[in-house]
Parts: sequence; C-alpha cells; structure tokens
Amino acid sequence: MTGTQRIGIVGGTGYAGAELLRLLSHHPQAEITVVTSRGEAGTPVASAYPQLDGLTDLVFEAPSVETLSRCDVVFFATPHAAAMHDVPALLAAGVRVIDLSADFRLRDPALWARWYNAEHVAPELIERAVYGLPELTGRAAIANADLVACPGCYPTAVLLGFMPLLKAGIVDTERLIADAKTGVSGAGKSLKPGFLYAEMADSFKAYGVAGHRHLPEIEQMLGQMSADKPIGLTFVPHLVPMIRGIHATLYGQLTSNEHDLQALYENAYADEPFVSVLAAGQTPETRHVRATNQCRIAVHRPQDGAQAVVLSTIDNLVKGAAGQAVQNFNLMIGIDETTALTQIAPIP
Ligand SMILES: NC(=O)C1=CN([C@@H]2O[C@H](COP(=O)(O)OP(=O)(O)OC[C@H]3O[C@@H](n4cnc5c(N)ncnc54)[C@H](OP(=O)(O)O)[C@@H]3O)[C@@H](O)[C@H]2O)C=CC1
Ligand SMILES: CC(=O)N[C@@H](CCC(=O)OP(=O)(O)O)C(=O)O
Repeated sequence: MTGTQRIGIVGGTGYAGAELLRLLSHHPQAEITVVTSRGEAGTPVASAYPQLDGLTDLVFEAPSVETLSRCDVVFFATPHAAAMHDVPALLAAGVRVIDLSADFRLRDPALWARWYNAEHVAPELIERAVYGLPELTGRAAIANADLVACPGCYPTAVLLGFMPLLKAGIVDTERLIADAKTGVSGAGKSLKPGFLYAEMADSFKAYGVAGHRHLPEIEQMLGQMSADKPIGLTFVPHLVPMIRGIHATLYGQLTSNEHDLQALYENAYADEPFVSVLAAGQTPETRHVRATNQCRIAVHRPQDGAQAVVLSTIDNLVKGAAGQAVQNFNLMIGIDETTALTQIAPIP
C-alpha cells in the first residue's frame, strides 16, 4: 500500500470535478494539491463551493503540465479531446492519470475520431489505457495501470446491467436494446439553452436516437464480455427532469430456457461492494442511489417469456463518473476499494 497521494483535479469548476472534490475531501489518503480552472484561476475553491468552507485553502490554478507534475495522481474531469493533449507529458513525468472523459475509452482511434469529431493526438497511449470498470475489467489490471479510462455514465449502467446475461451466453447478442434515461447534470455545467429550466422541467424527451457517442463504447465492451460475439445494440437515451441519476431498461432475447436469472445475477454480483441485485419482483429507483457509488439492478422475465428485462440504476456523477474514478484510484494505490465511497443516499 502506498502513502498519501498528492491529487490534481483538472476541471474543478465542472460537475464531475466538483463531485471529485466532494468525495476526495474526506479521503484518508488523498491530499488535494491542485484544482484547475481556466476561467476561475486565482479564485479560492471554497468561494465556488461554500460546502467546502473550512476544508480547503486551495485556489483554482490554470491547468499546465508543470503545475500538475506536482501531483502523484491527476484526475481529468474535462470535456472530450482535452486530456489527450497533456496525458503523454504527465505519464512521462511519472504521474498516474485517471481520465473521466472519453479520450482513451475506445480501442480504435479512427472510430474515436468519427464519434468525437477530432483527431486523436495520443493514439499510441490507447493500448496502455485500462478501461476503469472494476466489475468487468478486473482489479489487477487497474491496480497496475498508470492510465485509467473511466467509462461513460450510460455505459456503466448498461454494461453492469447486461454483463451476467452476456457472460453466461444466454441472450441473442445481435438484438439487444438499451432504453436509458438520465438527469440533466449529465450534460455538465456549461450553459446550453436546451437545459434551461423552462426548456426541460416538466417535460421528457429522447435524444441521440440516430446515434449517441456512447454507442460504440458500449458495443466495444459488450463484445469483450461476450467473447467477441457480434453485437447489435439499439441504444436510445432520454433526458428526464431530475438533477442526478440514470435508469437503464435493458432487453435481451433469451436463447436458453434453463437459467434462473435471479440466481444468475445474485451469483454474478455476490462479491461486488457497489452492485446490489434486488430481490425478485422489485424495481430500483434512482433516488436510492443518489450521491452514492451504488448500482442497483433488478432482473425480470415478464410472463416467463423469452425476453429478459433488466433495470439498472446509478448516479451519473458518482458510479457514472467521480465515484468510479475514486474506486479506480483506491485500487491503483492498493487500498480498500470502498474507501471514501460508503455514502448512503439521502432519505427522502
Ligand atoms: N456530468 C456527468 O454526469 C458525467 C461526466 N463525465 C465526463 O466528465 C467530463 C467532465 O464533465 P462535466 O463535469 O459534466 O463537464 P462540465 O462542463 O461541467 O465541466 C468541465 C470542466 O472542464 C474545464 N475545462 C473545459 N475545457 C478545458 C480544457 N480544454 N482544458 C482544461 N480544462 C477544461 C472547465 O473549466 P474551465 O473552462 O474554467 O477550465 C470545467 O471545470 C466530461 O468528459 C464528461 O463526459 C463522465 C460521466 C458522467
Ligand atoms: C444529458 C446529457 O447530455 N448527458 C450526456 C451524458 C454523457 C456524459 O456525461 O459524458 P461521458 O461520455 O463522459 O459519460 C450526453 O448524453 O452526452
């Protein structure tokens, strides 16, 4: 086990960066050393977040490799196509990197370029990056990594929901459906007219139906967990008027009648600290995972038919972003994976 780690957070004024600050402020082995913002450089961090009054004297700094090299571990909570510019120099300086953005999630840089409308500037590092979904990737690979690509929020909910079915090989992998809903914090803090209160409160809509950038990421990882079977996924995201939370309803055509799906899911996640399988017949709710690193899953087989229906819920900012990043951090430094991640959702 390593000692206290000096932490850098790039993108400290954004929602995912703020969530990292919230979680790491009480982490026994994290000393937050650098928090960046280009727009707020020079401003005290606690003036942006009164919740942190008395907990930090830090001042936002402009991001630079020189500044961030003072850290042992740097978290990037920046929009896509930002981290890839600085990661090569940070790794060369011996800094370990946990990237919450999509820069190192896709194995194929040409596919990445198509979905993210940019040329990848560090394609040579993609192989080196470990996909940071501990329940799928395995702990040893993450522990040994110096570059972790944290999954997207929708991929986390969808992959954890489908994984037992695909690993057991009992669904048609070419006819999978993921119907997912997210809260508005998924879109980040920057101002966008479509996310004004008057535009989205008391309303509900699908978006990205023709193709969302999480589709290739989900397909890539579904392929990996099903021993490279061909994958066909219909993925439709929706925006619901809540702040946090993802609810994914997943459909898979069963190819075998012989499985007790409830037992399959309970066994698959029996040892996972952050995945709870609900009792038969129950349905998860986003409020029960709010501000926690939990994924709550229920598996159903309506009318004992050929369709498995899986309901998967997470908090997009925690298990879908900052919490998962801290889970990876804990594994990387060899401490209990649940450190600083044992929050209980507020009631009500
Ligand atoms: N919100 C969510 O639910 C989830 C987010 N993520 C990912 O986390 C990342 C951050 O998302 P989110 O917090 O929502 O986004 P926000 O828009 O809320 O925040 C972005 C942050 O990055 C900083 N920033 C922007 N551009 C750059 C740049 N070129 N270099 C350095 N800093 C920059 C901004 O501050 P400033 O401009 O002042 O520097 C701001 O602090 C994204 O990649 C997102 O996809 C992942 C899963 C879920
Ligand atoms: C409401 C909303 O816009 N949600 C975002 C969620 C994605 C996100 O946060 O980005 P990651 O790829 O890092 O997970 C979206 O659909 O693009």
